[in-house]
Amino acid sequence: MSGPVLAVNQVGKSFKNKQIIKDISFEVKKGEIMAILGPNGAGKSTTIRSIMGILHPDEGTVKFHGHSAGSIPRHRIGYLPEERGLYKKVSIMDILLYFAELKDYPVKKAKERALTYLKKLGLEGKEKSSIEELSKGMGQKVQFIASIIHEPDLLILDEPFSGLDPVSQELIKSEIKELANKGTAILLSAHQMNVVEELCDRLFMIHRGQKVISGTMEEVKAQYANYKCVIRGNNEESILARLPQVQRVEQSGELATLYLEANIQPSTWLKQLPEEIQIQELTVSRISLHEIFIDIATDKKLLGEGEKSA
Ligand SMILES: Nc1ncnc2c1ncn2[C@@H]1O[C@H](COP(=O)(O)OP(=O)(O)OP(=O)(O)O)[C@@H](O)[C@H]1O
Repeated sequence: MSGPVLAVNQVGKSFKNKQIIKDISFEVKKGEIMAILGPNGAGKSTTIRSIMGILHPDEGTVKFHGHSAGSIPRHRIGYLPEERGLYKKVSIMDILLYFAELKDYPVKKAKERALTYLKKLGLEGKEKSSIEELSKGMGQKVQFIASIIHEPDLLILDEPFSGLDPVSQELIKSEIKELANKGTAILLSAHQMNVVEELCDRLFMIHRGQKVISGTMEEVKAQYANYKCVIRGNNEESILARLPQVQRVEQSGELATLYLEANIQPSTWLKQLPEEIQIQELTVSRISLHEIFIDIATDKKLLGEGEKSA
């Protein structure tokens, strides 16, 4: 199939003359998992609600399989909203069938899928229970099933991992992976950078309503420093600051973290370390998405080629 499943183009939205998101553009293709990331209040949910048509963007367009606005076949989209809430007294099976019916999905197939997913997510035998009889995390899993019961082409998940224990996170993560493998286009927001790093093909990070970085995990890491070298030793800050091809040094006692410039191979860099550097321990690793996130969110500005901090 040609063309992206979802195309967001220059979307902007203001509330009471205050611009909340601006010039947001990205695409999600069939079978792709895209993460929308950013600190609290960055504008992730506003972007997602604009895509879902819950909010009407002031600028830009949202296209699903090339359709826009009123002609979007919304029954082909699945959505897990940030604000959770299901009918407390109704049985779980009835809730799931209700969601399927809203999306014109056949009841018999929906029933089979509901039982399959309840089992997969550790809720086997709970179909007759009501939401009020379940824990918060269990309720969240039911809401996840409700968002995928109708086999959507595009799945939008606003913080699917919040409030889930590590085992439940793993379960949801593997379901998301499986759905993508079967061709579902997935857009998700999350604060768990380790999960995003494992799960997502591409990411789009916003800060104060605007894009700060986007691309595949590799592309994002290449735009940022590629590697960091942690040295334990009694070294003067001035010596470390003079080392070549280092973007930034962070020192805490005997531990110094050196963020290397992009495209520097650690093996080459290590060979030219001066003998005066004292090394008790040395590790080299790729920088994590978690570090990139904190850097952006705290305006430290690790890098960007040619943007070396003073
Ligand atoms: N209906 C509204 N009216 C006015 N301001 C709003 C409205 N909805 C959101 N905002 C503001 O827009 C900004 C972005 O909010 P949004 O919920 O999109 O952030 P977010 O990135 O999803 O944050 P979080 O990670 O905390 O969920 C915030 O400053 C918020 O106060």
